[in-house]
Amino acid sequence: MSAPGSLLITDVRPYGEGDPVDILIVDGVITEIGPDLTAPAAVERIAGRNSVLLPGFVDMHTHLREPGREDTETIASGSAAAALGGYTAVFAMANTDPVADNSTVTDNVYRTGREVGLVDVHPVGAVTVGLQGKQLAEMGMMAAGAAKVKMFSDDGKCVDDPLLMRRALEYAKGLDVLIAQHAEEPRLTVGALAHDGPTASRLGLAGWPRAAEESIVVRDALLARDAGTRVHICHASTEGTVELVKWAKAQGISITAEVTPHHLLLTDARLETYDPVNKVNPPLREERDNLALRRGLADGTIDCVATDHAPHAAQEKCCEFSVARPGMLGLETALSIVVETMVNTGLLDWRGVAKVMSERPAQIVGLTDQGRPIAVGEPANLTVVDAEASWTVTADDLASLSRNTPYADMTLPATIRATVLRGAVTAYEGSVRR
Ligand SMILES: NC(=O)N[C@@H](CC(=O)O)C(=O)O
Ligand SMILES: [Zn+2]
Repeated sequence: MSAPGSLLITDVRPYGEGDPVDILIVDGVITEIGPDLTAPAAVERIAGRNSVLLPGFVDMHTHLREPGREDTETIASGSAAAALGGYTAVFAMANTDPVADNSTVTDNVYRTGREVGLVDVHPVGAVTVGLQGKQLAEMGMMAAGAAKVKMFSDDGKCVDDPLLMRRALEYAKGLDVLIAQHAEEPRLTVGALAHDGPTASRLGLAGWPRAAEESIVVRDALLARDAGTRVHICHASTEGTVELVKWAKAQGISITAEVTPHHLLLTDARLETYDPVNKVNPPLREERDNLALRRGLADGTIDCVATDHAPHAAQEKCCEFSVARPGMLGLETALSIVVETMVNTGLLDWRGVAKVMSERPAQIVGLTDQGRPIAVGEPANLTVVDAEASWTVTADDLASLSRNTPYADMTLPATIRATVLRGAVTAYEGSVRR
């Protein structure tokens, strides 16, 4: 990675609007925006070639697998994938081994992320000890540590005990931190392998009903109301969740929700081949769910896009569908899927993309240096997007250590030309800069 010094980005259109301009960055801060800026010859230059300039993306939901499963992803490999995907900050989920339920683990993840330096890695702390759903973790210690943990989640598992969730929300309120819920009533998903619908019935796969998600969404909205605090819903996947979040917001409840790129694009029709690459929690659902999630993201009911980047080893993904691990890669393909489902359909313009990929997630978690406007005096966390380009996904070419992308061999719109973190170029034309 180049040192944070001076950088001139030429020929870019902020938010895809207006005539191309140049952006001068000094010491990590945007100092000038205008046509044909001049800079000393020594200043590093990036040719924007009429690209769209956006604030760097912020991912509220990434699985980096370190500590414990460094064969599938490390903080370094996941940071590279994030930089190549246009991200300048990611939140690393707590379901590692050991679990990130104490400040030793969260501070280590944070420090390793800083050492790698390609993206700001913010560890997510576990809500309960060992993700066991029995006893609250020491959230206060994690929030007070070097990592200053801002978000807590048992993701991968639901905090299903309502009394424990209530106590977690009250504790989080006192600390001014966010609880993010993997909304899945486990007693409704025993043995479940696929969305509970006609495809699952035909294929003989046990069904994961929409109600398993929606019953927790409404319960947690009511618990947040009573606690007078906020709650965030991970990977919303159903039409009903969109309706319930809309209802809760209309009541003045402080609820936010994310949607993954795969829940915007893919349906359970992909399961016909029994290819475990399509196995994910919550499951791929039906077209009406995709469309409701797209509409919800466009109208602000769903606040943001989060990847749920979930790397898994080949041996955990090429076995029988019933025993394969759930989860799919997302960091390197997220922007392209958002362009395909939201921009090319006319549902969002580039300002809208900046909002759902960067501004809202930064606000929800309380990052003050990310998701900022592209303006003089602001930190230079930026993504240069070639909106006219397209690319064909080759699993072996991804920076992730795992290969479980559902988009292999698909041709997708838009590429990331460059990513800039505090004025330092972290990715350029498909390669990471170290
Ligand atoms: N989404 C998944 O299918 N898997 C995630 C856990 C999660 O996000 O629920 C994982 O850690 O592999
Ligand atoms: Zn989850």
